[in-house]
Amino acid sequence: MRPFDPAILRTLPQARRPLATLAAIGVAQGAATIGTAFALSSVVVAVVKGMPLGHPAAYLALLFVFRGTLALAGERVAAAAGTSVSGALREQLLSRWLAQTADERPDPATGVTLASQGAASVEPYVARYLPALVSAAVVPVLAVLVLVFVDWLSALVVVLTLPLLPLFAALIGATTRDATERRWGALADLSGHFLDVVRGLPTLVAYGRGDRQVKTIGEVSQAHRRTTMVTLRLAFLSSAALELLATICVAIVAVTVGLRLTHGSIDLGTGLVAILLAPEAYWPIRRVGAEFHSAADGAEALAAAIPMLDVVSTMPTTAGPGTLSARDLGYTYPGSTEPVIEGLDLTIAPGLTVLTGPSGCGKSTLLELLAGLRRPSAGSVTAPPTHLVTQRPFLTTASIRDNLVMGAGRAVPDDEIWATLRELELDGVVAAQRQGLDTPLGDDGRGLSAGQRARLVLARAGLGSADVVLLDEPTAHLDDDSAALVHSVIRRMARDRRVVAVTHRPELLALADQHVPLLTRSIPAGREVRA
Ligand SMILES: Nc1ncnc2c1ncn2[C@@H]1O[C@H](COP(=O)(O)OP(=O)(O)OP(=O)(O)O)[C@@H](O)[C@H]1O
Repeated sequence: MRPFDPAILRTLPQARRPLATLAAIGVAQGAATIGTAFALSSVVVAVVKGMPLGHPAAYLALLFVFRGTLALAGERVAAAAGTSVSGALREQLLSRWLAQTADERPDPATGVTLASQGAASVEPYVARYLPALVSAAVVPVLAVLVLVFVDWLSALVVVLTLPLLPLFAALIGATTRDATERRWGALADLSGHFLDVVRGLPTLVAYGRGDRQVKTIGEVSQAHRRTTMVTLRLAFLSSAALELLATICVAIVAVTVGLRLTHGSIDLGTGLVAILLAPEAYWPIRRVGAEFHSAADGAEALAAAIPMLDVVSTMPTTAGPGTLSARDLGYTYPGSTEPVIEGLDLTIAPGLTVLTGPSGCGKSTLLELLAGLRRPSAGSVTAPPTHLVTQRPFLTTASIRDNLVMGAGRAVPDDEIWATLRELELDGVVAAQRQGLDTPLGDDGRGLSAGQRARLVLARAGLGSADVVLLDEPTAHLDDDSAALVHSVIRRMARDRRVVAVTHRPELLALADQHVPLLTRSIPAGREVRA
C-alpha cells in the first residue's frame, strides 16, 4: 500500500481538480499558520511589555477568520471530492465489468465488496487522508524554512527530529498493510457468504437448514470482528506513539528556547515564534498517521480497483451482420481442465434454430459464447449483437416499462409495448396493477409469478433491437397452454430475426427451421435441417 498512487489521477480524472484545490488550500493554511504564530507572539510581547495591542490583535483576529474560512472551504471541497471520486470509481468499475466477458469479471463476492464498501471507503481516503498528505508535504517545509530565519538552533532541532515521525509512520504502516489486507479478505468472505445465504434462504428454510447458517455467519463475522479489532488496536497504538514522539520533539525545542531565554541569548518574541512554529512542523505528519488508518481500506480498495480499470477488454465475438457461426469452437471454464465444448463448427441459418442435448452438455455455455459473454478458449464466434434471455433472466427494481424497453435502444411507444404484452397475454396482468406500466417491480421481478416473469422477458426480447435472439429454456416454468402461446410468439419472432432456442420441449422442436442436437461435451451430432 503506497501513501499515494498517482494512477488515481490518471484513472479517475474527476480527482484532479479537487486535489489541486486541496493542495492550494493546504499551502494557504500553512502560510496562515505561520502568520498566526508571528501575530500571536506579537500579542504576547505587547501584553508583557505594555505596548499597544491594537495592530497585533487585529492581525491575529483576521488570521483566525482566514484560517477558519480556509478550513471550511477545505472541508467542503474534500467532502465533495470524496463523494464524486467514490461515485466515479463505482460507475467505472461497473461499466468496465459490463464490457467484459463473464470469465474476466471478478467473482460476485469480490465484485460486490469492491463496488459497495470498497468504493465507499475511498471517500475518507480522498476527503481526509489526501488533504492531510498535502499539508504534510507543504506545512513542515514552510515552518522549517521560516524557523531557519527566526531561530536556526530550533530549526536544527526540528530538522534532526522530524524524520523520526515519517520513519515511525512507515514502520507502523507496514504492519497496518498486512492487517488491512487480512481485514479486506475477511470482509470479502463475509459478503460472499452472506450473498450466498440470502440467495438460498428460501431453500435453506424449506429444508430446515437455516439455523446452521446462523452459526456459519456467526463464525465468519467473528473472523471479521477480530481482524477489525487488530486494525483498530494498531490505529490507536500508532496514533499514541506518533503523538508521544512529536510531543517529546516539541519539548526539546521548548526546553532549548527556555534555557536561552533565561540566559538572555534570545528575545521573548523570537522564542515564542519558535515554540509556536515547532508543533506546526510535526502536526501535519501526525495527522497523516492518524488519517492513514481510516483511509487504509480506501487505499487497499484503490489498489485492487485501479488494475481492473486499466484492463482493455475487447469483445470476443466479431460482429458480422447476417452471420451467426462458430468455427472449431472450444471452451473450458476457468479453473477446470475438462473442456465443456470442443471443436464445434456451427452456422445458424435465419429463422428458428433449436438446440437440444442432455443436461450439462453445454447448451447454456454455447448461448453465452454466441452472445459474447464468454471468450472462446479455442476457435472463434462470429455474431452480430445478440439479445440473450437466460434461464434466470434479469429484472431490475424499476418500472415494468423500464424493464421492458431496457434492450430497445430507442423510444418505444406505449402502443407497441401493450401490443407485445397482448401477444403474450400479459396485458391483463399489467393493466390490473395500480400503476399499469409504471408499476415498480421488486428485486428479481418480485411481484410476478415465475411464468409471468418468463413471458415478460420474452416481451423484452421482442421489443429489443438485436438481430439475433438467444433463448435458454424459454418455457421451462410454463404450463402447457402458456408454453404453446410462447412457442407461437417465438415462431413469429423468427420471421424477421434469427432465434436460437435451447429447449427440452418437443413442441418447440417441431416448429424449428433448424435443429442442432448436441452430445455430451458439445460436439454437434450432425445437423438436421427441417425447413
Ligand atoms: N461457472 C461454471 N464453472 C465451472 N463449470 C461450469 C460453470 N457453469 C457450468 N459449468 C459446467 O459446464 C457444463 C455445461 O453447463 P451448461 O449449463 O452449459 O449445460 P446445459 O447443457 O445448459 O445444461 P442444462 O440443460 O441442465 O441447463 C456442466 O457440466 C456444468 O457443470
